[in-house]
Amino acid sequence: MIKNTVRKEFLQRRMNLPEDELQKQTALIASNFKKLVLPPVNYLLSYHPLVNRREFDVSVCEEILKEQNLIMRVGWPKIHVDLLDMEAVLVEKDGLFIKNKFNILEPIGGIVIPPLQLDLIFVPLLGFDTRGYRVGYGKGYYDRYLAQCRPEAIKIGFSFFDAVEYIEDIDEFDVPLNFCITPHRIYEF
Ligand SMILES: Nc1nc2c(c(=O)[nH]1)N(C=O)[C@@H](CNc1ccc(C(=O)N[C@@H](CCC(=O)O)C(=O)O)cc1)CN2
Ligand SMILES: Nc1ncnc2c1ncn2[C@@H]1O[C@H](COP(=O)(O)OP(=O)(O)OP(=O)(O)O)[C@@H](O)[C@H]1O
Repeated sequence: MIKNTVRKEFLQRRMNLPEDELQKQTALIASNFKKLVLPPVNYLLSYHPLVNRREFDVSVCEEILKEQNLIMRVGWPKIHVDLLDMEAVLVEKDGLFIKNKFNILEPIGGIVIPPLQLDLIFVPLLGFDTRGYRVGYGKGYYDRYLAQCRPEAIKIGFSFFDAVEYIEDIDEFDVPLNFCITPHRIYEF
């Protein structure tokens, strides 16, 4: 399958999930996430879900990680649309967020976490394959960002659906995931 087909098909499948089904699948993904044994995490890059695209809400998984890592700090993506660039911004408790042009909550102010400091990254996706390659919205924000992170940083995706066998048009910039959590299984790549 090629990226564009995966993008269209998986967005469509997600948009067609009834609300109660989405809630049920979200709970199953969170309970699978809880089973993961991960090394200590000091810095996590999380994300606020794109609600109108029915993205998986990572907040429960973030809470699970916080229980396991008492001093963990959390950064949020902030994008620069014209540069196709992204940063991880650390926000004070009760810090302010504002919706960007894609309707995603982004921090206002805050301190930038250098990409090399991140231990764990929750990576948004539309679909993924059995090798851990993923497809996003096609702008390459995450691929550009992940290239600046330590290769050892753990990259985790979440999906309501299983992997496609093989995404054909992978290029040298695509960074594979280490794990993808679905309602029925944990993929480790
Ligand atoms: N929750 C979340 N945060 C994220 C991402 C994500 O995928 N999910 N991103 C991951 O990269 C970055 C934002 N990237 C995005 C890229 C394109 C579109 C999008 O909807 N594009 C429309 C065109 C909209 C327009 O140009 O006005 C489209 O493709 O139809 C949204 C987000 C950073 N933060
Ligand atoms: N590190 C990079 N340097 C330069 N160009 C890049 C880099 N990473 C990705 N790109 C380019 O960005 C474009 C979009 O990439 P791709 O289709 O893989 O996006 P995506 O993974 O769906 O999006 P996202 O990463 O935003 O979720 C491609 O043309 C790709 O070659």
